[in-house]
Amino acid sequence: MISVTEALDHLFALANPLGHEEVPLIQAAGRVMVQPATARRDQPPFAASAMDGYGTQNPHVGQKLQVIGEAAAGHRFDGEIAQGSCIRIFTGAPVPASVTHVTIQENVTRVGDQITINDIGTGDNIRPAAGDFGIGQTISAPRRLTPNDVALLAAMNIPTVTVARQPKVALISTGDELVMPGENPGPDQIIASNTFGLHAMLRDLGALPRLLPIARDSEASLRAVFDLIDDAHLVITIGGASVGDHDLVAKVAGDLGMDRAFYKVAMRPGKPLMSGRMSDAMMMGLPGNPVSAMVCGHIFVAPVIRAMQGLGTAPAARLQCPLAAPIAENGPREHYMRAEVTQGGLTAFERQDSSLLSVLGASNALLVRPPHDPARKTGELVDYIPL
Ligand SMILES: Nc1nc2c(c(=O)[nH]1)N[C@H]1C(S)=C(S)[C@@H](COP(=O)(O)OP(=O)(O)OC[C@H]3O[C@@H](n4cnc5c(N)ncnc54)[C@H](O)[C@@H]3O)O[C@H]1N2
Ligand code: MOO
Repeated sequence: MISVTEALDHLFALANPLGHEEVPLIQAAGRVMVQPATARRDQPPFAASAMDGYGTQNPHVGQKLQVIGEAAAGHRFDGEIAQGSCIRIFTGAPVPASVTHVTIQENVTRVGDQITINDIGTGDNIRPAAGDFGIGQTISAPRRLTPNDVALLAAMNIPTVTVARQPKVALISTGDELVMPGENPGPDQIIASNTFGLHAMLRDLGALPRLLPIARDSEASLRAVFDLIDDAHLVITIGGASVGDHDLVAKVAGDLGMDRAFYKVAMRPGKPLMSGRMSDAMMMGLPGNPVSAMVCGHIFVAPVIRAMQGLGTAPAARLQCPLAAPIAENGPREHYMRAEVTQGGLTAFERQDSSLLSVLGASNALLVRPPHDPARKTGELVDYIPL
């Protein structure tokens, strides 16, 4: 058995970045921008009013001013404001050079075309030109574009973005016992859950997952489903990875020419993980136990998908937190314990069986225990992966 770190090294060696493509900005959210973006203009491109009010020159309380014009968003006032005059101005309007202050309308009394200043308030209510960003300012890459990034790119007048290609992932559940959610299971059957959990995870990661039909526990059925892989960059099988008579994934993948990089990792859950290359696609065989499959998703699939999108080769990010309750010593495998982080610290759930999706669902952290980690007391600092 190899360590989690060794397994990740093998996986990163198999996970080639997929290149890039140009997409319209409207389709860019969630994609990985691969080249820095550069602002094509200043924002705001002119000194702009931050408030609705009156554009004045060094105003003082009690001063009376004549309103001689108006500036609105999209419509500048072209004249000069001399002593004794002002303009009506609205939020977003260009502020003429001769205006030093936007006096908010709540602070003036207006009668006809004359205002009286009752209060100056704080600040000049003028946003300087390029106060947000200037021409040439960049957004660094690579980065997964958030809605905030998209807004900034739009403001920078960038209509298309160069993004990493999305990994196409074929997901294959294996097992005679499985039916799809919504179907009528027979007395010995259960619902396929892992493919749905992993599908959701892959979408979150910016991949293009595709559920293939459930492969039954026969070589012929597995082969038939492997035949549908098409142009997937990554094939993920779930189940059939262990040592039982019906665990056929390694055998069939091997017969189909999979060049196996490793099989079995010293971790809990997730031990019977395998990976390799099958012609053009990378293959990952995940264990069938539902929590094992999802934990392998967080620990292995997510870093692989990030690497394929050019986000580098890094393991799942860890944080630290003090324990809120003691934990017993760990065995020989790295343990990813389902746990809950609260303000009071981190608590591992009592029940850690790898079939318990309800426990995983209640967890917001995986407490990471190195192999042979000794018993730990309340208050000791431990590593965890936020979920
Ligand atoms: N003699 C041994 N038995 C087992 C070992 C071992 O070392 N020696 N390892 C155990 C560990 S650890 C795991 S993890 C499992 C992994 O087994 P498989 O990958 O072969 O998975 P299956 O046997 O096909 O299924 C296990 C379990 O998970 C359910 N399952 C499978 N696929 C799905 C799915 N898509 N959605 C929901 N549930 C699924 C399946 O019904 C089984 O209950 O092996 C242990 N055994
Ligand atoms: O490794 Mo299994 O994934 O412990 O349940």
